[in-house]
Amino acid sequence: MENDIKEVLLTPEQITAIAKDIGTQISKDYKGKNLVLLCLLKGSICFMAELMKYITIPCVIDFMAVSSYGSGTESSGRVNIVKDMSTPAENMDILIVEDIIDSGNTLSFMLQYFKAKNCASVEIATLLNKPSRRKKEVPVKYSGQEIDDLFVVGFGLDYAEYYRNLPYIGVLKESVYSDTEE
Ligand SMILES: O=P(O)(O)OC[C@H]1O[C@H](OP(=O)(O)OP(=O)(O)O)[C@H](O)[C@@H]1O
Ligand SMILES: Nc1nc2[nH]cnc2c(=O)[nH]1
Repeated sequence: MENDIKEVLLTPEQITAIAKDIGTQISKDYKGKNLVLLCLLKGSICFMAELMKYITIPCVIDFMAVSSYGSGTESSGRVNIVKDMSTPAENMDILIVEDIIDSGNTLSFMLQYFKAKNCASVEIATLLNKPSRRKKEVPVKYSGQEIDDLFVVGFGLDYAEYYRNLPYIGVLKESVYSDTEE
């Protein structure tokens, strides 16, 4: 698995520092609010687990699964809900926890989805952000690290469902996926 990685972009220590910064900010911004940390499965599980350790105010956690990538490296543009959250969203301050924003298709769909739900607020926290790839603009309240147009894996992020268990964010060698994609 390690042999398929061209470069480490974020070490475990750098990821922890980002989670601490964002967690501290969230703890200030959401004091006295009805915070729901909403983890978008599957990619965000590691960032969610790291981030919540540094949130010092009461909150509930929940999970949704949406998917638009199939098994490759390009978004299909069609977002499907695979699993909905179980907490009623009405009057809650929803903070969507994301691993990466690329085209913006996933989060644009999520914001649209919550428009009809009468939430108190809906915001986004992401570990990684690829602004150069954006097709749909989304407002990002907390952004960890901006990265170039590279396909990254690890710390929850996959290629064809593998590599999620790497403890760091790394760039996948092109040779790993160029043979299988057009
Ligand atoms: O901005 P976008 O172009 O929409 O890309 C970002 C989304 O793509 C990945 O999810 P994916 O659909 O691959 O599912 P996963 O989290 O289960 O890996 C990632 O976890 C983000 O949710
Ligand atoms: N694993 C992974 N999933 C993504 N979804 C959107 N961009 C990426 C990326 O760079 N890596």
